[in-house]
Amino acid sequence: MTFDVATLPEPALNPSHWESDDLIPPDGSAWDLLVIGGGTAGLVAAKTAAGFGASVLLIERDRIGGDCLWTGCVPSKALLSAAHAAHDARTSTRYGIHVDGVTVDFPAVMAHVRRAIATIEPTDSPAAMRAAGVSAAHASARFTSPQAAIVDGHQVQFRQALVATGAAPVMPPIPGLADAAPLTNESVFGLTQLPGRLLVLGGGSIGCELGQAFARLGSRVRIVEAAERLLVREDADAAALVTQALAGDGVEVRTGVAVTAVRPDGSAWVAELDDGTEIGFDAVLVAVGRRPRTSSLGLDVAGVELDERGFVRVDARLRTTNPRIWAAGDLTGHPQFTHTAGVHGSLAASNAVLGLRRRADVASLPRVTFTQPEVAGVGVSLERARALGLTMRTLGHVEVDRAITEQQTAGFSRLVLDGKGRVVGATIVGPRAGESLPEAVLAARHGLRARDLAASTHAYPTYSDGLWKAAIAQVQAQLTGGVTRRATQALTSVRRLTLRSR
Ligand SMILES: Cc1cc2nc3c(=O)[nH]c(=O)nc-3n(C[C@H](O)[C@H](O)[C@H](O)COP(=O)(O)OP(=O)(O)OC[C@H]3O[C@@H](n4cnc5c(N)ncnc54)[C@H](O)[C@@H]3O)c2cc1C
Ligand SMILES: NC(=O)c1ccc[n+]([C@@H]2O[C@H](COP(=O)([O-])OP(=O)(O)OC[C@H]3O[C@@H](n4cnc5c(N)ncnc54)[C@H](O)[C@@H]3O)[C@@H](O)[C@H]2O)c1
Repeated sequence: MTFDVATLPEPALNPSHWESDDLIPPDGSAWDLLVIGGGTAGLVAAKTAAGFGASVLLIERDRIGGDCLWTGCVPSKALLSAAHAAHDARTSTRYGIHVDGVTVDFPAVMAHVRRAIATIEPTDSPAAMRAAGVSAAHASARFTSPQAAIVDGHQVQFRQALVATGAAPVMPPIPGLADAAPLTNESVFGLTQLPGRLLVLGGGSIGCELGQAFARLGSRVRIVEAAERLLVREDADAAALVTQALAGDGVEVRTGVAVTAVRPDGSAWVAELDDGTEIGFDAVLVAVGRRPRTSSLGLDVAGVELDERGFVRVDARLRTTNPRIWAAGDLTGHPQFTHTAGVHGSLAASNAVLGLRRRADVASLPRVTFTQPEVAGVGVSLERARALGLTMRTLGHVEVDRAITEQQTAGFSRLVLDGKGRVVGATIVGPRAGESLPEAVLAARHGLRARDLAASTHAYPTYSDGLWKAAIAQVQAQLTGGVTRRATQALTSVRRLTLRSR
C-alpha cells in the first residue's frame, strides 16, 4: 500500500512564494536587528524589537509561522480533537448514550486540520509582520562575518542579530528505513489516506499524541520506544496512565526495544526488532527527537559556538558566544515548546534592543502532552523530588467530584514542595490538565506556598479542585503535626474556657 504524502494542498496553506520587502535598512547602513527564522521565536522577537522602535529584518526561507503553525502544535491538536471526538462517540455508552456506527471520514478530518491552520495563519503572515513594522524577506540567510549576512545574494549588515531556525526531526540510521518513505511531523499532516497499520518510532510527546490520534481515527498503531517507558520526561505514574489509555485505544506499546532493520513485504513493510520479534506495517512515523537546524548558517564564521549536543550555546540572557548575536527557540537546547520559543524570543529581543540583562526562566516552564488523559507538569519531577527528599502531596482524581461526574477518575494532581512549603513542582493528569496547571506555574514562579493555594477559593466542581485539595491536605498535615498541633489545641482549650466563663 502506498500513501500519497502531498504537501498541504490548499493554496492558502502553501504561501511558499511571498513578496520580500526591501533588504536595505531605513538608515541605509545596518539593521538594528536581523532575525533569521520566522517560527514562533523569530516572529515574537521581530515584533517585540519593532515595537521598541528598532529597524528589523526577518528572514524566513519557507513559511512564516514555523513548525508550530504548519507541522507541529496546530495540526497535531486539530487531529487529536477529531480523534477524541470519535473516541467520545464510541465510548458514550457508559453515560447511557448509544451512538451507532461511528465512521471516520479521513479527508474531512484533514480538511478540519487545514482549516485550523488557515484560521490561525493570518496572525503570523508576512502581512501581519509588515503591519507590526517588521520587514520580511523570503530567503535563506548565512552569516559572512560577525556583523554581516548574505541574503538572496545581497550583503546585509546588522548591529545585532537573532538566530531562531528551530529544529528538524531526527532520522535514525536504521537499514532499510529510508526505503519505507518514513513519515515525520513534516509530512504526516499531508496524508490523504488513513494508514491501515501505523508503526510509530519513539514514545515521546509526538509518538504518544499522534499514536493515540491515529489509533482513535482507526489505524492499527504500534509504538516502539527504546527507553523503558513512554514520556520519559514526565513522572512515571503519569506516563503509566497514558500507557494504560493507549492500550485501551488498541495501541500496542513496546518499550525497551529498538528496530534494527526494515525490509519490504509485498506492498507493505516489516520492522525487525532487537528482541528477535517483527512488526508488519503500512506506514511508519518517526518521532525520536529533533536536532537543531544549525547547518548552512555560517555560525562558525560569525563566532557562534555550538554546545556538545549541537545546540547553539547561549548564556542565561540568551546571548551566543558572539556578543552581537542572540538565539531563542528549539535550536538553543532549552525545552522545545512554542511558549518557550515565544517567551525566550521576546526576552532575547528586549535584551538586544534595550540593553536589558533579563535572564531566561527555566525553572517554571510548563509542559503539556495532549493525550487523553492529558499530562501537565512544571518544575521538579517526582523522581527528583524523591532524590532531594522534598515533600509531595498527591491527590487521586477519585476524590475530585468533577472527575466522578464525568467518569474520568484515572488521574491525579501532585504538588512538590520545598522545606518552606513553597511550590517547586506539580504534575496533573486528567481531562484538560493543562488548563489547571497555570496556578502551579504562577506559584513556582513567585515562590507561593501550599497555604497560599489552599487559601484561594476554587470553584466547585472543577478539575482544579485536585490541586486545591492537595494544597489543603498539606496545610492540614502541618496543622495536625508537632508544634502547630499543640498550639491549636491550646488555643481551642483557652477558647472553650473563655466561652464557659461567660
Ligand atoms: C508534531 C509537533 C507537535 C508539537 N506540539 C506542541 C504543543 O502542543 N505545544 C508546544 O508548546 N510545542 C509543541 N511543539 C513544539 C513547537 O512546535 C516548537 O517548540 C516551536 O515551533 C519552536 O519554534 P522555533 O521558532 O524555535 O522554531 P521553528 O518553528 O522550527 O521555526 C524556525 C523557522 O526557521 C526557518 N529557517 C530555518 N533555517 C533557515 C535559514 N537558514 N534561513 C531562513 N529561515 C530558516 C524555518 O523554515 C522555520 O520556519 C510541537 C512540535 C511538533 C513537531
Ligand atoms: N505537547 C507538546 O508540547 C509537544 C508535542 C509534540 C512535540 N513537542 C516537542 O517536540 C519535541 C520532539 O518530540 P519527539 O516526540 O520527537 O521527541 P521526544 O524527545 O519527546 O521523544 C523521543 C523519544 O524517542 C525515543 N527514541 C530515540 N531513538 C529511538 C529509536 N531509534 N527507536 C525508538 N525510540 C527512540 C526516545 O527515548 C524518546 O522517548 C519534544 O521534545 C517536545 O518538546 C511538544
